[in-house]
Amino acid sequence: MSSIAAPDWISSLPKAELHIHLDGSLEAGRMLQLAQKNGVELPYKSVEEVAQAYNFTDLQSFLDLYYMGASVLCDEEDFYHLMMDYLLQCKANNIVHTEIMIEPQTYLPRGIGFEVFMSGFRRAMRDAADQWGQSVLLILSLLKHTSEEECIQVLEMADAWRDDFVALGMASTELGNPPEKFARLFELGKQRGYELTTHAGEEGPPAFIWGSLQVMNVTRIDHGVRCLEDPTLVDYLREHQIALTVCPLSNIRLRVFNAMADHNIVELMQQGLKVTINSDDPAYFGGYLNDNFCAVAEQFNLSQADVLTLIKNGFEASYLRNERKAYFLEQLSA
Ligand SMILES: Nc1ncnc2[nH]cnc12
Ligand SMILES: [Zn+2]
Repeated sequence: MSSIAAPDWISSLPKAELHIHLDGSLEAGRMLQLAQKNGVELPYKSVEEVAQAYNFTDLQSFLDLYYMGASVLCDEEDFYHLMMDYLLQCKANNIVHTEIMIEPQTYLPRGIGFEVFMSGFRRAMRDAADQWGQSVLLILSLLKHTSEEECIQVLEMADAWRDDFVALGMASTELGNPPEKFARLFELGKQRGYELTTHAGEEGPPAFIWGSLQVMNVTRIDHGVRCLEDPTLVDYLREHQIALTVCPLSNIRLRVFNAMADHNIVELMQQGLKVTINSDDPAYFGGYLNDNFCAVAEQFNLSQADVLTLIKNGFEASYLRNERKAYFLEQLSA
């Protein structure tokens, strides 16, 4: 399932990751361990059975297993491990800066409050910062399949944790949940000073990318690969240098494209768009960030200059303060 190991020259470059769902980094071994510890019933008994089940036909078929997987997370220590497991992958992949989507609506309905998961996340982030200087920003990611009213309630709950989140984002089921559904939510997010991003144009049409830009006022688009169907939209994205957080292995596993050879990432780059590479849900899609870079570089025979551009785009499109961006970009050219 995993792609070929990334060549050393890609692995060794410092990178930023801008599109990662923390629950999507829950590895099968950890999931089974926590299920046993917390007495949660899962339809799998082994890592092999989990791997067999991860045979997705579209986004929804993945989301059903993804939310079931996250149901094993219960206490502060579980959330510590979830975060720490991913941050250790950051260290291994040379991801020096990461922007992680946290999805409270996956935990809140089970009576798990912000204080429980945020305590575990904060503790792991502190340990990783102390031990190897890991840079992390968190994105408050709300779920499109829920009502705007529910999302607003969660946004209000997050007021007490406002300093922990740099941005407001949205994920989950795209089809049937157009950007207009969340106009008020994003207006409230903007008033609170969040950076704004959302998933759009993964399965949904270019109109959903337009709506995300014009109604939700986002400045970054998660996925966005369907933008090529609308040349006027491509012009707009280029002119405003709206970054796309593209997730190549995810797109293949969720059948947005049939095979890596059919992926449009090279065309997106040739169109002058600000493309970044990310892993989305690495435990489910067979690879962390280096695997994603490698899969694309191999398939399209990318030059070192192309790979460097993709990596630079990651830092430039990040929500880091300008001095921190400059610091990381300098490290890259050293
Ligand atoms: N690829 C994806 N698209 C939408 N929602 C998601 N949640 C986790 N992964 C996702
Ligand atoms: Zn995603």
